[in-house]
Amino acid sequence: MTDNAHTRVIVGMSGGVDSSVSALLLMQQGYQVEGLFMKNWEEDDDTEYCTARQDLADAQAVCDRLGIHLHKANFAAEYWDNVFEHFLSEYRAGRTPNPDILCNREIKFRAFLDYALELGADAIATGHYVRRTDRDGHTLLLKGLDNNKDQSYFLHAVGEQELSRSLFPVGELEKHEVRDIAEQHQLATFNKKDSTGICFIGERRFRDFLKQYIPAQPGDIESEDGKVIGRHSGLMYHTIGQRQGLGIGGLKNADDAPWYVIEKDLSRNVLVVGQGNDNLGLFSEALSVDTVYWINDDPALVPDKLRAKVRYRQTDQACTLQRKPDGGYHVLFDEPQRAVTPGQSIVFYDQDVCLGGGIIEQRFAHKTMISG
Ligand SMILES: Nc1ncnc2c1ncn2[C@@H]1O[C@H](COP(=O)(O)OP(=O)(O)OP(=O)(O)O)[C@@H](O)[C@H]1O
Repeated sequence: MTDNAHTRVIVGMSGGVDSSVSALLLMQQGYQVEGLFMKNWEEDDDTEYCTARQDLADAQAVCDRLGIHLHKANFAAEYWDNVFEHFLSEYRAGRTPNPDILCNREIKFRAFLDYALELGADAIATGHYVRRTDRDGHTLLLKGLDNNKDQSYFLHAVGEQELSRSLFPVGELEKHEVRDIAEQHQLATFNKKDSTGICFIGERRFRDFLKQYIPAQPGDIESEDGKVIGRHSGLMYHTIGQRQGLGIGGLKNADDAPWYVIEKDLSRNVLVVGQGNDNLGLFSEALSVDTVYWINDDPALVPDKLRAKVRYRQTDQACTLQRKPDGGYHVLFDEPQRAVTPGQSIVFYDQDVCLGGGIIEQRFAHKTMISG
């Protein structure tokens, strides 16, 4: 308690319930607590998509209720350079990126942490559902206790040093407990809806948003045997495993099996589709990753046999790691995985310890396609 009383923590206040309760819990634990609201996207606050103004008002209301100061910072330039440019270049390359992972590494646990340290803070805190523990001189990232809310997938690219200066007060709780605590303490955000989607896109149509930045190039839709069966309005609008929105629903076969995207052929600007949810073209036995961020920066300690998620909200899958001569890895799954998507991240786990992860480069239908 005495230590906590001398520890100054700045909590990232998003105007949501998780960060509100994080601030409250830290105060109850005796820390010196302040809040910080970040603006990461420049937009006219009055557009129907932008919730920033309301979010700031909610963050302020909670800080007023708790009697703590709320700092405000604008990281829109950092966000644009270090997150958004990458997001666009990935889409241009026909891949499906996840900007939230980069936002955590570059903004929440870099720009925000640096800013907080400059303000003289000892640590930062966020409302992420993850836990942290110290073991054998290392800081480890653990899954949140609420399996349904665990956000370690999105934090796998944050380094050990940054994690060692971060607190995650709600990681030990279930979401319903967080809402109950907020209500008991009359925090205005207690019943606020969870934020969904990518912050800068908000509720607007994804296609309209992307079109402002990348010109769409219409092309053919082909079946696996190379027959042209329709037109797409741009490969960037489609992702592996996608079923809806292909506009070829009328072309069902006798079994009425729906079509799924199984490949994006960038060189020919062709979308390849196959029929049926269990179409073999949707499955991969292996994949490659060029760069893996190991949280604890010591690949020697990483077991060959571990578990991984190729998307958020997937049960961990058993796999084996093989180092490639060029420094990256091949990942071989015990069971074939559906809709492995280049540009998305694979995140590795040893039980509930999140080890790190990387961006999926290539997927392989069969393990035998991996040379070496
Ligand atoms: N604009 C922001 N300003 C300050 N901190 C933020 C902001 N956006 C997110 N954060 C921090 O990152 C955490 C996770 O953000 P995420 O977007 O996943 O929100 P969430 O899980 O809905 O949490 P919350 O209920 O607190 O909004 C938040 O709990 C908060 O600590």
